[in-house]
Amino acid sequence: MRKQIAAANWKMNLTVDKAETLINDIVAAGIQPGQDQAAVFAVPFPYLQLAQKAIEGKHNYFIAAENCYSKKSGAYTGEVSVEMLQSLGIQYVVLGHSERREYFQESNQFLAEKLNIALEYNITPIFCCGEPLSIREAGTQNEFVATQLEESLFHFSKDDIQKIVIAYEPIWAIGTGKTATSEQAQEMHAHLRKVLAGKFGKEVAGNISILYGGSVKASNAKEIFSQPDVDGGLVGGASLIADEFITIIKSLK
Ligand SMILES: O=C(CO)COP(=O)(O)O
Repeated sequence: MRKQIAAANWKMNLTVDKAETLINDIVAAGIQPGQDQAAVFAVPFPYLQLAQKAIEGKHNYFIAAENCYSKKSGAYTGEVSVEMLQSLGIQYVVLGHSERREYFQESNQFLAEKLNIALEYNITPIFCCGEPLSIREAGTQNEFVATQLEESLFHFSKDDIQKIVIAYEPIWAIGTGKTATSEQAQEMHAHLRKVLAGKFGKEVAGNISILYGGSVKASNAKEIFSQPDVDGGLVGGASLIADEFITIIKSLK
């Protein structure tokens, strides 16, 4: 059975004290994600270790980096390698977030390199895809998102593709308060699974978790996560409020 995942993406928010209080408050709520569930916190690099400490000994809680570089090590000032993440015990990394694609010009090809190295070091990538508003308005979102998958993921083996989590985040729904309806989310997730099935086969596609992201909050999580092809969410703004994110974890199916 594929995993249901509630993933927080803190982005570039919080100072150290607030970060520590937030994660401690959430962990203290004592929610125990089930065997096929996970609560993941993607936090800024400087907070990785304090976050790791906060979830120590808790089952099915994981920490993620929000990014990594595509090279093993070397003269790349300011970058962070997956080897460093692995040495800290980090198990997930968010790759290809639309903010990275937009502000740091990350292409599908470059992301393929980052995905390769993440898998090499046994770190689970949460690979983000999603269309901008102009594409949604033109009605070509299915082709747009399929190309993102083809160019970044289609070189993987059937084994390796199942080690990747996908997050569908329509750019027009990120931080706007404008959520895709649960029907829109289901429609796109079913399409993504069909694209994956076309390349890797139905069984493999059925094992891949596809999260929805874009204005998920406590009040809409249950409805969105209840869709058959939606396997949880990647949550920005609402993940910065303990009570909101606690409810979101509880909303996993
Ligand atoms: O980008 C997102 C998560 O990665 C979504 O952000 P919001 O939940 O703030 O819309």
